Amino acid sequence: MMDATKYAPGYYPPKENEYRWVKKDHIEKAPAWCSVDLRDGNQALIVPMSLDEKLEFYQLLLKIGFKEIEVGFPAASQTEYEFLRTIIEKDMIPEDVTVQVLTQCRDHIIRKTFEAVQGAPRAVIHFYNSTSVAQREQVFKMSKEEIKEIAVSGARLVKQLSQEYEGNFLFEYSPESFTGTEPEYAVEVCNAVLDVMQPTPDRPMIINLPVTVEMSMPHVYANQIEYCSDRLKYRDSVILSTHPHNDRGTGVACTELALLAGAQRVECCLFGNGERTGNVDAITLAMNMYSHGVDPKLDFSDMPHICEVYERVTRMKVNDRQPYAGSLVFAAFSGSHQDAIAKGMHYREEHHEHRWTCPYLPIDPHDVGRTYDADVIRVNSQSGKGGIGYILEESHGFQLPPKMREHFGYRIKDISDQHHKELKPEEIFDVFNKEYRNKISPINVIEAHYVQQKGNNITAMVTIEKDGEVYDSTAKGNGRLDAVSNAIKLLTGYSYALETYTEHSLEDMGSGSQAVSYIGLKWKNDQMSWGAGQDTDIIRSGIKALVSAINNKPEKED
Ligand SMILES: CC(=O)SCCNC(=O)CCNC(=O)[C@H](O)C(C)(C)COP(=O)(O)OP(=O)(O)OC[C@H]1O[C@@H](n2cnc3c(N)ncnc32)[C@H](O)[C@@H]1OP(=O)(O)O
Ligand SMILES: CC(C)C(=O)C(=O)O
Repeated sequence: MMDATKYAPGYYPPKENEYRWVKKDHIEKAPAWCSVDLRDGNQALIVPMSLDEKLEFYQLLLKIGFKEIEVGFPAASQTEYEFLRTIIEKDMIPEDVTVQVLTQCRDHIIRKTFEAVQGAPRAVIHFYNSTSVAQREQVFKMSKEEIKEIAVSGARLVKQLSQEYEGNFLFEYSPESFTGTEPEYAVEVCNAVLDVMQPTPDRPMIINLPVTVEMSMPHVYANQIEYCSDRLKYRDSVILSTHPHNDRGTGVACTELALLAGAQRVECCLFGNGERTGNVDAITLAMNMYSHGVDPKLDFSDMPHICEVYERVTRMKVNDRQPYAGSLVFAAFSGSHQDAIAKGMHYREEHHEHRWTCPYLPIDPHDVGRTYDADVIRVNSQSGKGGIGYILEESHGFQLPPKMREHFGYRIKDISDQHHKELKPEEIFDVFNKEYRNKISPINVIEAHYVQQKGNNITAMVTIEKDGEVYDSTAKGNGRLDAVSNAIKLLTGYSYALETYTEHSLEDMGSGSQAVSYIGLKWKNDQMSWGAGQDTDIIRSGIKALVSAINNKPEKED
């Protein structure tokens, strides 16, 4: 049984809230990004990455453009330690990149961390201790003063060792479990640490206020950030950082509001990997900015490759619905969405639009290495004529007339429904080929000879195959197609009216220049049948379309 009385809000909103950030409606520039994939992401894996896997992931992060990377917790394991030694000793830290290492405020762990990081061209020593009410009471059983002293003595040791060890060191402090800490107390602890570290505008220090556990709605975190930002000492020498987790599923919202409220830096992981429900997703954050026209300064243009490396080295899965990256996030199965997307794409082409305004697609899938054919319009029993017609046009160049699109659309939906499966573009094309295009059974026109007569009349002498037998039939018409049609009617006794005829050329589809015709015939009871013909000759393509439409005649229409 669930029992909500067991719970109460465990967070601490600031006593004074300014709410200045509410008046901003978008993020104006990218924050400083710090990937914590190799540390927080790694510590959340069932099997942490091996040295080689970490090295591959590190290279991927560099390629994406991260300039700050928390590469590990060197005191945690030999692999973590060796990773650091490898990238330092093999000179694998590019000049514009700063690596970061995490350590608890505990003497032996800080010392081990400096051993691992010595000689680094640029490294942030990130030290932390938990400051939350729950941890003070339950884990450390210490007073506020004693907990502050852990932070201050940790800071003193970090400062001292940074002078003793070779390397270029910068600093970060986190009051871990900040979201369970009274903000007034968190400011007090951070200011005490800042007093030890004495940052300057030239050598600023990072103060990171983590959402270690997401406990509140995002606006509460934004108020906490605004409150602390206003009260931290050395503010012009402090880079205010966030490190949101996603326990309530609102990590991205927390981060975005925190950025409005004064945060300057974000610690995050690809695909929201990380402890429990994960760290905030770097990709969603960056691409959200991108979709508002802000350059995120991270490059996700080869998302399929990023997904592949991530899944392989972490043994995690990218969810099909993962924003901007999942296999289904640009997919439209339902008819009205497909129709709007297909029309939106045509509108873009016709209007030479630069700005992306296509309905239902927040960004252009091409921007993240996805294709329209394979990823956008996907066909099942929920689909409609607009999308199905669009696929046939995009994949093979056939521009069906509107009523034929509808007919074909219903046929495809039925097949998908019956077989209970998605139909891929090639399967859709197969149905078009078998059932509509150049269909030569039970009737086929084998030969046709024409005589032009006075008054623009044409006589067609046609050799027709019907149910395996060959016949000759001659008839007049007001054009060649009409004359052939009349010859067929004469032979078969069929009664129909030619209701629709359209044609276009089919180029650049690997078949040379071809003509395609589409014919819709109206039978008794107003029933329609459709056919398409393709040939190098426009007249023959029309006759093939006619024959295909006749071969698709509704049942009981003899
Ligand atoms: C929110 C975060 O993600 S924070 C980062 C968390 N990441 C990790 O912990 C991964 C790496 N950690 C590890 O490999 C290990 O925990 C180590 C190597 C750091 C430490 O290992 P151990 O000392 O064996 O164990 P453990 O972490 O359980 O230590 C718990 C002890 O440290 C104490 N402790 C924890 N943090 C601190 C601190 N900042 N200052 C002083 N003591 C601390 C605990 O109170 C506890 O004390 P006790 O032994 O008196 O009960
Ligand atoms: C060490 C800190 C920043 C952390 O990982 C967290 O609070 O989640």
